[in-house]
Amino acid sequence: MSASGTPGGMVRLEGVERSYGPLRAVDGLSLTVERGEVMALLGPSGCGKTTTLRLIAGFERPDSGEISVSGETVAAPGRFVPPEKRRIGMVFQDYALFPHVNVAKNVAYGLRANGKKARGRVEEVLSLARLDGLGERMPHELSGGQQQRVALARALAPEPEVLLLDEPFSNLDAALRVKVRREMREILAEAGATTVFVTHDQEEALSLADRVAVMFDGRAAQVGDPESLYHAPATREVAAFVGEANFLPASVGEGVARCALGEFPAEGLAEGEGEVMVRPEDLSLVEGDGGSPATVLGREFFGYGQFVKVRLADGEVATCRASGRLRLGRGDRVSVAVSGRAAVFASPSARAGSTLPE
Ligand SMILES: Nc1ncnc2c1ncn2[C@@H]1O[C@H](COP(=O)(O)OP(=O)(O)OP(=O)(O)O)[C@@H](O)[C@H]1O
Repeated sequence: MSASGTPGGMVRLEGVERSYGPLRAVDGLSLTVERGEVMALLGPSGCGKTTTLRLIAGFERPDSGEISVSGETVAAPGRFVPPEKRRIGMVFQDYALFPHVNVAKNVAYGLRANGKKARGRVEEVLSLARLDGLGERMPHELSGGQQQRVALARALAPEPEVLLLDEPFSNLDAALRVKVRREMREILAEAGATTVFVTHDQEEALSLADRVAVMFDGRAAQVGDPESLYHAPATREVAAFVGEANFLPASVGEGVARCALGEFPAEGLAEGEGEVMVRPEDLSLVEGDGGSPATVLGREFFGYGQFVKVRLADGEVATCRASGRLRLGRGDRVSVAVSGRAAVFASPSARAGSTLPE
């Protein structure tokens, strides 16, 4: 990686737009990725994540706006640096390995150094990607996780300034994903690579990225570290997309929001209808009368915990996360209290949101 300073970020998008016919796939996107940072682009299908990655790589040209990589403008009105000149490594969703050459040759592809130096770098990067001793294997002789690491090693071999990963775990089964995710995190940290990866899986984004950009309709709705996105979502849409959430109807007035679980500060919100958002793990089932009365509707047990669905006094349904040891059945009377954070959002017509501290 280059040691030069990069004021303004390692990757910078400023008001970038890209349309396909009448469809605005990327709609005025501004985003900065710092050196060495792992940034996730998270959002539902069709929100423009892959198009953003392709714009950074140079496989697409923006209709307007500017993109810079390591301080150099690579796309702007009247300027376009082609992909091979951007010092960017890309790992495609299907890995795109060359099937007829072995792992070492796959990794050596793209290295412009002389044979000896290239061999040294191939070994170095195979070791970085936990592929020691597998250089002679053919791609079809590898597991899915190993194939992914070959693609990663190939992208890292020429020491790119920036690494781009498109849905890096989508080809792996659920059991393998968590393991591969951990390995990937370690490899990226060791490589010190500035990384942008695309995913529609919130758990993947929160667990792997230093910061996450949540995208809807070609725009970044919120960019932040995983904790603040999860606990202090800027909008209802972000709250709903980034994890499980209860939304309870509330009436807002005099700086508070009143819902079936009590009153919550709602400074700055206009009087009228609103919603209180509480994550299931911030709702506790408490003994006696310590909370609001509720009736158990059902539960979903997953070993180390369970989701308990309850009906509150006003008829609203909420989900609480409880210890897996708690034995509850349908119809049981319980008491529910907010034990963590809550956020209050205005009704969709008013749209401004306010997030409350713990
Ligand atoms: N080459 C193209 N021609 C026409 N429309 C396109 C093209 N590429 C993307 N689109 C459209 O642009 C929008 C954004 O696509 P994009 O692939 O960036 O979304 P995404 O967030 O990556 O979605 P997914 O998670 O499904 O891959 C979609 O509506 C898509 O159909």
